[in-house]
Amino acid sequence: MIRMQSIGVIGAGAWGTALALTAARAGRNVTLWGRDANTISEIRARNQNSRYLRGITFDEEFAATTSLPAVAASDVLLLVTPAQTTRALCEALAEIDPGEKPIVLCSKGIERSTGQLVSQVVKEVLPQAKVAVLSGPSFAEDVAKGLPTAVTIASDTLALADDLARALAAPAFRPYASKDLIGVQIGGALKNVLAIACGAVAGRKLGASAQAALTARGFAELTRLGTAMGAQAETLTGLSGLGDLVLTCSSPQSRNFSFGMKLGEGLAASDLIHAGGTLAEGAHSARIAVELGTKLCVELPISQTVAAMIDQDLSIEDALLNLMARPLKAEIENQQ
Ligand SMILES: NC(=O)C1=CN([C@@H]2O[C@H](COP(=O)(O)OP(=O)(O)OC[C@H]3O[C@@H](n4cnc5c(N)ncnc54)[C@H](O)[C@@H]3O)[C@@H](O)[C@H]2O)C=CC1
Ligand SMILES: O=C(CO)COP(=O)(O)O
Repeated sequence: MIRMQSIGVIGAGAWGTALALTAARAGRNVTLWGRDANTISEIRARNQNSRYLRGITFDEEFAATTSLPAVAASDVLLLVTPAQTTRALCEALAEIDPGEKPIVLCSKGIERSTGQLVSQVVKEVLPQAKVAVLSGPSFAEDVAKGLPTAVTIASDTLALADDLARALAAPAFRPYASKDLIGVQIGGALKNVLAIACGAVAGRKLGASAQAALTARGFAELTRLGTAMGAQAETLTGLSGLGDLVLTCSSPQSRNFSFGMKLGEGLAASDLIHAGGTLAEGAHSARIAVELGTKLCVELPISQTVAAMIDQDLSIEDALLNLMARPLKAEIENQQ
């Protein structure tokens, strides 16, 4: 078994800090890396990360650093920065040479410039690394507070996923092992896009029935794309697929959902993106997900509509017209 006593967490935002806390609760020696010296100083001096986890003070002991070589010395590395930064961070890690260490990807997105899943990016830049993915219904704030959470950890081999699950399991944090690396990532990436659509429906006050319909038809979309990319059906109905979709499509605690709410209230995506603010990964993955669908001859009407709301400022009224005016069809494809 690979040694997994020390865990290096790369990314000191909401999710990275929450994962550092839960890994410390699991009895591991944790080092959290962040690029922002003020955040790292605050974590060290006051046991708080007020920018990303407001109102939470930690009791857990872990080291915090701005030195990439220091964090890269850990047995296992968790990469917890936005999906679009994966390649640059892996390139920086390649200079330090993490060798065959497990790298656990915790972001939820698709690389916009290539259409690659983050695991594919890591395999390309760090070919020796043992790649795994951690995903599932888990708000950083809930995990940081120690509320019960279950996630999936996937890698190409069940043995590695199982070892990682054991290393990270804590009383309130229950990882399940899987070897469906693709399925786990597709669920996480697409649910963010679909949560924007559900948020828009909530923001425009179109009713709970519309939100439920969108979640269910969104799940059909996630299933079509996932299956075409080689995901296992059980993964798509599991924690990282349906589980995370339901969580994110129903709660303003989700940043993707609340980004969508603002679109539904009439704000333009271009203005929201220009203003910065909190991360909504779905806004970065929507268009490339649609392009992947086109390549695989998979129809993704909801994701397509979200992509148009984001990069063409399509209004919520026109978005609704687009979706409701589509030709009627059977609910289940190829039903005999
Ligand atoms: N917040 C949550 O509840 C959860 C988030 N995730 C995923 O985790 C990923 C990270 O999300 P959060 O931590 O919530 O985001 P966040 O916005 O709270 O933090 C992002 C962190 O990444 C850092 N960062 C950004 N660009 C960087 C770069 N180029 N180089 C180095 N560091 C950089 C920021 O300084 C910040 O510390 C996303 O893909 C998200 O979908 C997954 C599960 C739960
Ligand atoms: O992925 C998440 C929960 O599982 C967090 O969702 P948001 O990024 O939309 O806040």
